[in-house]
Order: sequence, then structure tokens, then C-alpha cells
Amino acid sequence: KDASLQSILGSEANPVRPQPALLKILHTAGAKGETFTLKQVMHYLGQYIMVKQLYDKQQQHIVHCGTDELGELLGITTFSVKDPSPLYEMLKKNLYRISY
Ligand SMILES: C[C@@H](c1ccc(Cl)cc1)n1cnc(-c2ccccc2)c1-c1c(C(=O)NCCN2CCN(C3CCCCC3)CC2)[nH]c2cc(Cl)ccc12
Repeated sequence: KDASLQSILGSEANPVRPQPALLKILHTAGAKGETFTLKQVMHYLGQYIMVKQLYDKQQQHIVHCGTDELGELLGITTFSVKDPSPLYEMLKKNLYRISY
């Protein structure tokens, strides 16, 4: 999985620039600045889910994002962290690779 994600978004070394809607979500989770590594994007998205309490308290791998900006971005109302494919699709559309 990681390999496919890496191929989409370049290596960890290459920073990416999130589109405004995704950048706003990362900033809500405490991110600073405009460019991040993939690892940072994933970390802050995880923090966002925690801060906004979007995960299911009973089944903690289920994320309910239907009433949240994250759901707008993903175009879905619920997903499992065990199947990140909707996430990869969203990141492909919302992250610009920066090639110097
Ligand atoms: C392996 C990793 C992951 C990472 C990427 C992907 Cl595409 C799937 C899965 N992961 C495993 N569970 C989570 C998770 C689950 C519920 C709430 C928040 C995070 C995550 C996610 C992280 C993260 O950076 N995770 C650090 C450790 N997590 C362990 C779970 N922890 C739990 C603490 C108790 C409540 C439930 C979460 C939070 C910190 N970033 C994410 C961003 C999104 Cl869009 C979706 C999920 C995650």
C-alpha cells in the first residue's frame, strides 16, 4: 500500500503542497506552513480525526466524516482506517508534488 502511495506522491523527501481545503484541515489539526511531507500530512489528518472526535468510539477504526469538511473532501460519509483507498484518491487530487 505504502509503495503505491509513495509512487503517487513522491518520496518522503519531496514535500507536497495541499490544496486550500485540505490545508485548512491540516491547520485545524495544528499543522504550520504550506508544504509538508506525506508523513506529516497523514499525521495531521490523524490528529484532525482525533481532535474532532470523528472516529467511532465503539469501533475505533471507523471514521464518520459525513458531517465534516473531511467528508466533503473525501466524498464519503464513513471509512475504515483499514481500507485507506478513498484517502489515497483524495490525496491524489488534493496534493501537488513540488519538484524543484
Ligand atoms: C496506522 C494509521 C493510519 C495512517 C494512514 C492511513 Cl491511510 C490509515 C491508517 N492509523 C491507525 N489508526 C489511525 C486513527 C484511527 C482513528 C482516529 C485517528 C487515527 C490512523 C491514522 C493516522 C495516524 O497518524 N495514526 C498514528 C497512530 N494512531 C493510532 C490510532 N490511535 C487511536 C487512539 C484512540 C482512538 C482511536 C485512534 C490514534 C493514533 N493518520 C490517519 C489519517 C487518516 Cl485520514 C486516517 C487514519 C489515520
